[in-house]
Amino acid sequence: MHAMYPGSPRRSCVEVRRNCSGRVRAASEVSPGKAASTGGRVINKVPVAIGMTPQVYDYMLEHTREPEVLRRLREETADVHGSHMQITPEQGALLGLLVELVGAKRVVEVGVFTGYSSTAMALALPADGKLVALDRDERPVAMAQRYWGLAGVEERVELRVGPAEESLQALLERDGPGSYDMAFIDADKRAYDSYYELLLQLVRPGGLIAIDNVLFYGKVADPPPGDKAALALRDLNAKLLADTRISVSMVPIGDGMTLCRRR
Ligand SMILES: C[S@@+](CC[C@H](N)C(=O)[O-])C[C@H]1O[C@@H](n2cnc3c(N)ncnc32)[C@H](O)[C@@H]1O
Repeated sequence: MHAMYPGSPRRSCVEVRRNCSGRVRAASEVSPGKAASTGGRVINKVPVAIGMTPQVYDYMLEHTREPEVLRRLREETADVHGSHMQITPEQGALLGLLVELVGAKRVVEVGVFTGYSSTAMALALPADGKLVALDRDERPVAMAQRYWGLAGVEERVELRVGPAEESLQALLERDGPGSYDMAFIDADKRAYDSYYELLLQLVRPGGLIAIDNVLFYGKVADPPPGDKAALALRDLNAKLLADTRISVSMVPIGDGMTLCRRR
């Protein structure tokens, strides 16, 4: 059963700020030191990857459907180490919509953390849909499992704990090429290209691969020397631009999300 959307969150930018990766976090947690590393604007001392005023972001949050269970998950995650890694509410809404648009029944996620994106996508799946959730860290994933239960989607989610590359290889062997409709990559940045190549095999023609953090604090435009993650994402962005195996669009939402439709 799909969860009800209770209406939009009404949270002010005074309470909810976006860090430079576009994640929502409490204002008190925002480190002001990253301003120089973004190519974007600084709003209320918060470096934001895309040009966005506090008023406009407030307005967007107020017009973003966030199910109650996801709001609770976001608030609980705010106290977890690494909370900045969570996707934003508007990204969750987009991922859910994409599941519906693709007509996805089988989805793979690389990078679960406490479960915001997996829950958002699982809620949008049909009752017989399946989301395979990959992460190597059991601790945050325990919270994700709890929220899959609270959201009533636990039967739609298969968790595989371990290095994602190995898990993707195992899925290829078990399920075969073209056996998934959609994938979301949100894990260790330097391995994104490997995940992308494996997912291009796993996802069917016409299927979708969404890739998070493609703007990476704005650093992809001018990677600081030695920032291997920024350089890896910059290389991946260049590769995707020229990759004739996909149709592609880089969407300035959150920390940047590229949508790749396999041709
Ligand atoms: C950015 S967080 C995911 C955030 C999540 N999508 C959300 O909405 O909250 C990245 C996750 O990737 C996981 N991760 C990092 N490297 C990994 C690897 N090599 N294999 C599997 N998971 C990995 C981390 O444990 C972490 O939970």
